[in-house]
Amino acid sequence: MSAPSLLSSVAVNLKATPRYQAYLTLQAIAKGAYADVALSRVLHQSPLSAVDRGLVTELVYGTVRRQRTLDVLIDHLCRQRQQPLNLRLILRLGLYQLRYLGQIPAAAAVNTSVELAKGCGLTGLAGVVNGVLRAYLRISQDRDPLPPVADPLLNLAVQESFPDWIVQAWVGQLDLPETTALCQFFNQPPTLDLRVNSLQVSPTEVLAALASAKIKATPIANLPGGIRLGPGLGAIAALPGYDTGWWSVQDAAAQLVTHLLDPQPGETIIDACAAPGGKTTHIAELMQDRGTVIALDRVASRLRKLKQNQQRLQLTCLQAQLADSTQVQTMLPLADRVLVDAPCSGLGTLHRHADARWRQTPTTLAQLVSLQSQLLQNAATWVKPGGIMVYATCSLHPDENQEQIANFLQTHPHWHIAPLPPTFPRPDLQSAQGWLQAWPQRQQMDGFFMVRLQRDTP
Ligand SMILES: C[S@@+](CC[C@H](N)C(=O)[O-])C[C@H]1O[C@@H](n2cnc3c(N)ncnc32)[C@H](O)[C@@H]1O
Repeated sequence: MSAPSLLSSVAVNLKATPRYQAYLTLQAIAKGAYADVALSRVLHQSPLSAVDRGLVTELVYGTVRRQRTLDVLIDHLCRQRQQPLNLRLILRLGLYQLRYLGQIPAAAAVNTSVELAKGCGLTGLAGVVNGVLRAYLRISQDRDPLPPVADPLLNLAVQESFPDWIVQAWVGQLDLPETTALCQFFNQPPTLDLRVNSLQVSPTEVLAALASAKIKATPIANLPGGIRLGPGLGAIAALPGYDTGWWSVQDAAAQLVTHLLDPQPGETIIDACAAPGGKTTHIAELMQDRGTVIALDRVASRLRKLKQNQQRLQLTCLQAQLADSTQVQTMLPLADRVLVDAPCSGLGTLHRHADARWRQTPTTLAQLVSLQSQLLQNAATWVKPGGIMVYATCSLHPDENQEQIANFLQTHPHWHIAPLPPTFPRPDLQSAQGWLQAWPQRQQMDGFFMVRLQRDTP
């Protein structure tokens, strides 16, 4: 074989490896792409086997989640202070395998990382990759190579790879062992919950269809129509009952929000932040598809997804409208109930979005708190006297939750926190103040805050 064709065959082989595909994805994320979008784009273009695709997914999400820990290790083990970004990406990938993927032999992790460096134009730095990874292995025979930090909170943030400000927000509400358990929950791959469409089918029928497709599924305790599946199921749309609208994917905590709203057949309901329709469609199902559900959202592409879900679930009582819910007033009827499932930091769903912990900052949080407050104030004007408004976030930050509601109640004297509906399935989540909070490390579900507010009758 001539030199150029030998080179090109090496390049082709490298491109066919999961580690190269993971490296490409990490490059895209480093340039600003969302992790899930970058990963699905790379997987879409690559001809990898199902097993290799699983490895790419693990490498990408794991390396992104553990980025802070890995960077502290790199800074500690690498004599070269300023590394080019591509070298750092390869070091993160290699160290991630050594530290977290016990099933990959250490020699394979080191050798493939060195080959990756050579194949990606970093031949001159392949020795650095080899040196750092071997130093990690050598030190780890005696002790953890990750240097401890004296402050327990900062140590936790480094050990579990979270920004300090997020851990600080949790330590203000939980003790250190529980905060550690919460961080560890968010570093695991998520499970998947279904919500059975009671207008189409029973949970027993869905469980039977999943069992016949050899998919492990169990009913969720104290959640009517909730079913939990294991992780790593592949394409959701290929599961039995998806096309026929038998179920929706929705975490147990998100399902509880609509039970808290407790919509009744024939009522008028407004969903202020509706797309892609997880809760709107649940509202229509609980109303037996009778009445009016007005589904507002300000993003047209997300509203299109809501309409697709509506069609798949064969629901007719929904009307989707493009609107800014901080502004819109006159075109709406007075509602029996309003849902404000607010845009939020997502600090309760960090296990589902590997890069979210690095995207949110105290500044983005403050912007969201202001938007949530405007949404609550405007949506409150849509509610009939005596009517209900449920406010919910998938955040575990007090500024978006209990502080937000305390401010609302202070500035809206004709509103109060209402008692739970008699059939609400998880009264144990209610706090002494009346709002509800699901904590992942306690309830094994997404982190959510929800509160049922009522407008006084005159
Ligand atoms: C948490 S998501 C809603 C999820 C949805 N309720 C579900 O269960 O599928 C928040 C939504 O609020 C929308 N949004 C943000 N600002 C808005 C505004 N000013 N008016 C209306 N919708 C808004 C976003 O486009 C996003 O779809």
